[in-house]
Amino acid sequence: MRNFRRSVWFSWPYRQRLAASVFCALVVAVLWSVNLGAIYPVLKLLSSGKNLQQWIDEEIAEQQKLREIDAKEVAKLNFALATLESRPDTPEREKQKRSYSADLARATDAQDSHASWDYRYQWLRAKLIRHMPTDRFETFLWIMAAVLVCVVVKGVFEFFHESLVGWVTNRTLFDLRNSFFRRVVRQDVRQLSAAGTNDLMARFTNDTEQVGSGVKVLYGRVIAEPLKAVTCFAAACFICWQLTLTFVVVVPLALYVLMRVSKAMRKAAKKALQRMSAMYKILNETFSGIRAVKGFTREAHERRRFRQANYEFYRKALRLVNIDAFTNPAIEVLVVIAVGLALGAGVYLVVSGSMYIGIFRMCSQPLSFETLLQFYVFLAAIADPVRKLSSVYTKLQGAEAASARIFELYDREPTIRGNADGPRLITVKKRIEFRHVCFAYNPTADTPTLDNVSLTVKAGETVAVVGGNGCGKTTLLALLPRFFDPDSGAVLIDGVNLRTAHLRSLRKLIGVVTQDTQLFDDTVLANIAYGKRGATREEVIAAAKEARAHDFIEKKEGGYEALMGTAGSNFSGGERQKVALARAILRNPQVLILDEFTSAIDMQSEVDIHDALKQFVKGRTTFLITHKLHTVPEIADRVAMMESGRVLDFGTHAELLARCEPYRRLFESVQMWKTDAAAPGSGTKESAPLADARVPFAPGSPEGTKPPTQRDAA
Ligand SMILES: Nc1ncnc2c1ncn2[C@@H]1O[C@H](COP(=O)(O)OP(=O)(O)OP(=O)(O)O)[C@@H](O)[C@H]1O
Repeated sequence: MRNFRRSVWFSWPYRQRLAASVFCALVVAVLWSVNLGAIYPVLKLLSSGKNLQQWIDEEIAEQQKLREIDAKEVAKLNFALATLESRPDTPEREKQKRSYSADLARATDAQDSHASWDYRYQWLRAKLIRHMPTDRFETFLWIMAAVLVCVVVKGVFEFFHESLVGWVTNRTLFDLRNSFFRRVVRQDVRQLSAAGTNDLMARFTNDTEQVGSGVKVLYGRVIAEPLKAVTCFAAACFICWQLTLTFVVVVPLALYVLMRVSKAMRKAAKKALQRMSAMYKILNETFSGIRAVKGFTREAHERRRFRQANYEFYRKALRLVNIDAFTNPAIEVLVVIAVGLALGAGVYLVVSGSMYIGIFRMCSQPLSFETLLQFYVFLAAIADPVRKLSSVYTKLQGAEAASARIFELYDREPTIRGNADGPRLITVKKRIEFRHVCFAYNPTADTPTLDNVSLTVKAGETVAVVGGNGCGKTTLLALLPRFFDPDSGAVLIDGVNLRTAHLRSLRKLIGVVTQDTQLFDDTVLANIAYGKRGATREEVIAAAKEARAHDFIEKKEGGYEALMGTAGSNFSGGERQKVALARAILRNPQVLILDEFTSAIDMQSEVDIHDALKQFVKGRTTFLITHKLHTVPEIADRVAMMESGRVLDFGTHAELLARCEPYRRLFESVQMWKTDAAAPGSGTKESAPLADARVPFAPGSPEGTKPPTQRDAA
């Protein structure tokens, strides 16, 4: 239960409310046993034919009579012992002395007990029965009225108990979720992608819910039920503690059963939670990729996948149910054995009229039938909370399993540290350098994702990073904002190793626009303003204009207040990319990383955006990952050609065309495709990158042969 204890620890700030809830539970428990105790006077009224005053007077007289008998017995035994003392010291005398001493102890005991009962009855008469009516039926009505008042008061305290427990539980969950989120969001991209979104979601929702039910049960039933059992136990002890002890004999056996059950329960709960996570995964994949599912008519496949996952969960859940179902009867059998033992002993005492079972003295006076019945009621009342507690155990085990899953992630320390005391990066003055960088997503893989990459980019330069799919372009640039750290080698800005730099200052330097736009289900305004804390509406609009997004936003119903939908789903792919670009522009970063950011943008907009970008990238160091090689000569000062995780060549477009065979091939393949696409009847579409008449750069044109940009020429 170590993990669940940690979850419970989140309630510590609310201990005062918790203490108040315990107090309420205590009042409820006391009133509960008081109500049960009303059975005894009612039975007495019915069976004895006397009113309560007569009954108590008789009881007091009886106790006093017994005390007198005991006193005489004690005096007699004392005298006998004194007489023995005067006799010669023989073994016979010693034997008799021992026997008299034992009798004397018993008689003194009985005398004390009768004195105590005498005192209790006197107290009861003075405090309570004196005020009761003498008529028997009226007395019964009084008792019923008192029970009713107790029930109402108990109900009020029950309400406060439940309400306080609910408050503390939800507050605990609130703090746990916040703290969990804070810890998880600090973790590295690598750690988070290893965990997977669906699993994270399951841990934040289903698992915290499970912890919540555990916490609720702990502060609710685990406190209230034992308190009820304890008050009834105390009442049963008050009647006859020796008989009550026979009831307790079964406790070690019950504990053993609970221990075994708990172990099985914990295991089963963990497995059920894992299956639930798997189900979340399928749900998320299916509904977030619903177009693919429907487009490829894979509904049946998804249905089968879901059914399988659902079945696995159902099996694990069934196991949980079975263990749970076993606990209740097992505990009930044990409780019945315990009650049976105590009751059997009690019945023997009533039937035989004796106070002994064998050599054991079980009570200080013979048990009456009414007393035994009241005793039984209290025992049954202990059994009820115990039975309820058995199901609590399964909930707590579920909460332990869920807590274990939560703290497994919670405790994971980020490998990429914030370096609060590291050098702050305010600007890029000289250069950004990748120095012998090696990196692998999978450390055991034969070939690393990045293999000894060295690249030095001057401040203010625009560098296009090109190469085939999967050659490591995105990975290389992900090292810059430290989404990952290189396994060996270093990335440096103006000679400062990024591993040692102040992380937040580094990330504030950088603006990233990716193909996967990563927008939020909020207004357009909020999505763009996400790029800069405290951005004004005017700044947002200016950034949108620069990203060529203003016009379509204005046309949209609601304008800047229009909702983007989940992941920007209310907007087209190109519109999303423009909003993402506006967000990066608003950030006004020193270093701009554009990762295929125009992949979904139409040719006209692309041309416009490139025009705008030419202005925007001035004075910034820009990395541009693109497969649209025709844009390279126009925007980029230099080109890094990558292949299989290595930088094959680095230079101007013209230099690479002249000396880098793979680059030339790649470039020419784009030109060939462009020529085909432009041919009459080729079914040219606007989305084809080279089909538009306003291609920024076309080979064969005068621009194709001259150095592509002014900066390059410079
Ligand atoms: N999270 C990841 N876990 C494991 N492998 C990954 C991960 N991300 C990328 N890879 C692998 O690393 C290699 C480089 O990926 P990267 O995304 O950097 O390529 P890229 O050059 O940007 O490709 P593309 O042009 O297709 O976007 C690929 O082989 C890819 O499969």
